[in-house]
Amino acid sequence: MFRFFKRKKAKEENQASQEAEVAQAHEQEEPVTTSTDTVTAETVEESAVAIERVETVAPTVESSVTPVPLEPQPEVLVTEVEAEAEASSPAPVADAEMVPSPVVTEAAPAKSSWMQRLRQGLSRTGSSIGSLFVGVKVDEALFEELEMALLMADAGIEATESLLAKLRTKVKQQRIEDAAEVKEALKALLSEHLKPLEKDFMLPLDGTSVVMIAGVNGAGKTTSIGKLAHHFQAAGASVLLAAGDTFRAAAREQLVEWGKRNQVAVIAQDGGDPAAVAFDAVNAGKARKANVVMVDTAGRLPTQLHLMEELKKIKRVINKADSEAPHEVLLVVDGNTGQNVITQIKAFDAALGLTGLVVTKLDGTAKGGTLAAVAAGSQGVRPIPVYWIGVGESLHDLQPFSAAEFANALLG
Ligand SMILES: Nc1nc2c(ncn2[C@@H]2O[C@H](COP(=O)(O)OP(=O)(O)OP(=O)(O)O)[C@@H](O)[C@H]2O)c(=O)[nH]1
Repeated sequence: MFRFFKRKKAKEENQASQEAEVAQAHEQEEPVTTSTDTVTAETVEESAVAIERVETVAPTVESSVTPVPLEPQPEVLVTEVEAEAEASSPAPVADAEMVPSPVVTEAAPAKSSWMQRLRQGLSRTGSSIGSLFVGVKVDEALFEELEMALLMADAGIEATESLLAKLRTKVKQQRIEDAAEVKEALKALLSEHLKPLEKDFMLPLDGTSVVMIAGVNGAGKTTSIGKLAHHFQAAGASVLLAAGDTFRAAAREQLVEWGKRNQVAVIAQDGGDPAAVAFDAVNAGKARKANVVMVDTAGRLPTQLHLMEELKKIKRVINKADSEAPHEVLLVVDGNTGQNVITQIKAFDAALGLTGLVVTKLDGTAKGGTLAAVAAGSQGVRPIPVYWIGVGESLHDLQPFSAAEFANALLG
């Protein structure tokens, strides 16, 4: 799950690594010359005031309302941005909509149900690995089959070789002769191998944590933000969302819809500069003392260099609004992508200095071994923590990553 922490302590703990990450990202940036980056305190004031003004006209929702009233829905207002505003952004989001935030009272499903989904999804990988252990002798042929199966599951050469070397040693040392025991031994080794990717997501008790979310098109960014908003809010954190995908109206509407569903505020503009939306959202979040502001961004390929530059700019502008933000930069990757995930992580990490991953769509993948490749630092990738995994499309289908559970589900 995630844990709250006192900002001061976290600052001390994380300051060095955050500075290094930001410095790393900034090293690659051009000097800031656009007017977008010249933000005045006046703009900040206007932003906060504008939000307060809209908030007063939003429908009042009583705290801990059960069930959440669905009709009539609070109207979502999206700012009309004039052409020239785009050139001189960030402009304050004057008509950003505000939706009150009672806790969603949807009951969480039992843990077994999402584990089942994970198992079912990964069984596409697992059935090919798990079935190898049925009715066979423990001999060289088994290790060769295992090697092939791990490579086919996109575990990568480094992880495959390392895991099998350790497995051979263990089998020899412990004189294991039963194939089912070899499977258990491999599970334990895989769990240990994935352990460095397991990390709790931390939210401050005081102050506002800004989380920037990036990824290629269709990876599941917006859906994951919606699910995270639900998780955070259910745990008592106040949430604000920024619809930073200003290119696709549908993407913005999708986030607004998630906002309505979770009853959280969404800052959105109709077109314009995504950095401006992010800037306004950070200021609004601070003004409202939100625990977390999540900034969605448009999907892009790492090869679209101008769009990668735009991401860097969004991060810089967020940092103008709060010199310690973004506190987290998450990359959302589609678990079906296989080895290409490595390429994505490397490119987005180089551009942004990632702090964590969200791996989606593990409910239907044959590429479940990819995380082993990430943990092994395959192709020079940094083993970035996996905070969450997505195992379906509903609100509860985003779960914290557990190395042991993942290894269990993968090997059946
Ligand atoms: N099965 C499954 N589907 C998912 C999961 N996460 C997201 N999806 C689906 O993936 C599709 C794309 O999700 P989005 O959240 O729109 O992806 P995005 O990255 O925001 O997309 P762009 O804005 O186009 O870049 C949607 O149909 C989601 O319902 C998951 O964990 N499992």
